[in-house]
Amino acid sequence: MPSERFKVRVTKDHLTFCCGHFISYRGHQCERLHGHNYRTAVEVEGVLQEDYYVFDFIALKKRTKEITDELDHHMLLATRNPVIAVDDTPRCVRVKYEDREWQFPRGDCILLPIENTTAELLARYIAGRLWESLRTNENFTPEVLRVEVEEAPGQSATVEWRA
Ligand SMILES: Nc1nc2c(c(=O)[nH]1)N=C([C@H](O)[C@H](O)COP(=O)(O)OP(=O)(O)OP(=O)(O)O)CN2
Repeated sequence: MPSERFKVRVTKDHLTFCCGHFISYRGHQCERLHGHNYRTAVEVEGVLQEDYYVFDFIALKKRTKEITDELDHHMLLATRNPVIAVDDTPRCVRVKYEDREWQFPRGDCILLPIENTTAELLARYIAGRLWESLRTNENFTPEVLRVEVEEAPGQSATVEWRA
């Protein structure tokens, strides 16, 4: 009997997050502020469980949506960027790149412990949060977890985590 593996995948219109962002690129340049309707797709691989599924779609959507909802309708800021400085204060977040400065209400921002708000690092951030959520809330560790973040139709980045 050949060995078999199963994969489940969820991607839904409600697993989206609409956010402002800008990234640095080529080491020292910085985009203008703009936004995306990001869309997330999640895959898990493994063996069939006693209910004959790898993992319940419903729980996978719920745990993913908890994370994408946190991000939705916020300005995403990377706190570890080497050229974009982020000063977090109780009322506002001040952001500086060379002679350009932005100021946002604190509640409008999500500060992420990443180097840049690229689709790649947003996918890695979501994967880390989801891995932990599945472990603690669902007692489930996938053999493989893939998170894809689509910035716009036709351009996306995917990260893969293995147990
Ligand atoms: N590998 C990656 N490349 C780029 C990323 C990224 O996250 N990962 N991000 C950007 C920018 O943030 C930018 O928002 C995308 O730029 P662009 O492709 O020009 O966006 P458009 O939607 O305007 O694309 P069109 O195809 O021209 O409509 C850049 N690169």
